[in-house]
Amino acid sequence: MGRVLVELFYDVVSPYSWLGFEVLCRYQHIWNIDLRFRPAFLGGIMQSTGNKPPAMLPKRAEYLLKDIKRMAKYYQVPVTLSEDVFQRILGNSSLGAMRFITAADMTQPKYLEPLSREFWLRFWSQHEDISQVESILAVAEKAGLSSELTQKLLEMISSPAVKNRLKETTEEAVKYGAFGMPAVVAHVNGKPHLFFGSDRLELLASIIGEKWLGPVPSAPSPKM
Ligand SMILES: N[C@@H](CCC(=O)N[C@@H](CS)C(=O)NCC(=O)O)C(=O)O
Repeated sequence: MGRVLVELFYDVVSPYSWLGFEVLCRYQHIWNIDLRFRPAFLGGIMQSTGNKPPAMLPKRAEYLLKDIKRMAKYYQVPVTLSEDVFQRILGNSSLGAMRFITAADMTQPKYLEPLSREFWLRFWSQHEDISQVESILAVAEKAGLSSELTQKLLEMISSPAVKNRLKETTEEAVKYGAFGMPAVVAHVNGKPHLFFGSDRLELLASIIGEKWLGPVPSAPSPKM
């Protein structure tokens, strides 16, 4: 099998997307894949598929808190949970953040990885806001964007081009069959295969003929 294109559809409001993102970032240097980040809007996926945030079922919310905590430790990603985590999700739309990330994707895609990570760190490790302009400014600075670029991207987020691009990416995810995030699409022999969840990357490995070395693979030893 040649190089496989693996697309990751994600939203920074989704903690499971962060887990999937970090694991794929690790494996992009080990597997024969081209990893493509596809910033999309989880709220849009929920709306167009009629799905609801899983925590709306109280028993599931109770379980999710434990699951995310255990997954964060096992995956070695610094997701931590605050008492009011579900209220924070409801009170913090990720639309502005995802538009900003989309603008970066359209302008300077090399910043996608650090920028997305800094949004997750702010929201899911530091438990701070990501919806206000000041928050976006702080995240952009941490991700190493110049103030000129940040200003340019901020201006872009209200443009039809960025709004449409985010909408189109979200619709594309739904077309592949996504109903939540992370949604991972691997293109094998010209056919797209959709995987839902950060816990399905082992299965992805088997489909693309690669070896699963756990969520924290160590760097391959140099060939002698
Ligand atoms: N088991 C999955 C769970 C992923 C998950 O619950 N994602 C949320 C967003 S953070 C979602 O979109 N859920 C939709 C659903 O469960 O139907 C994993 O480990 O990644």
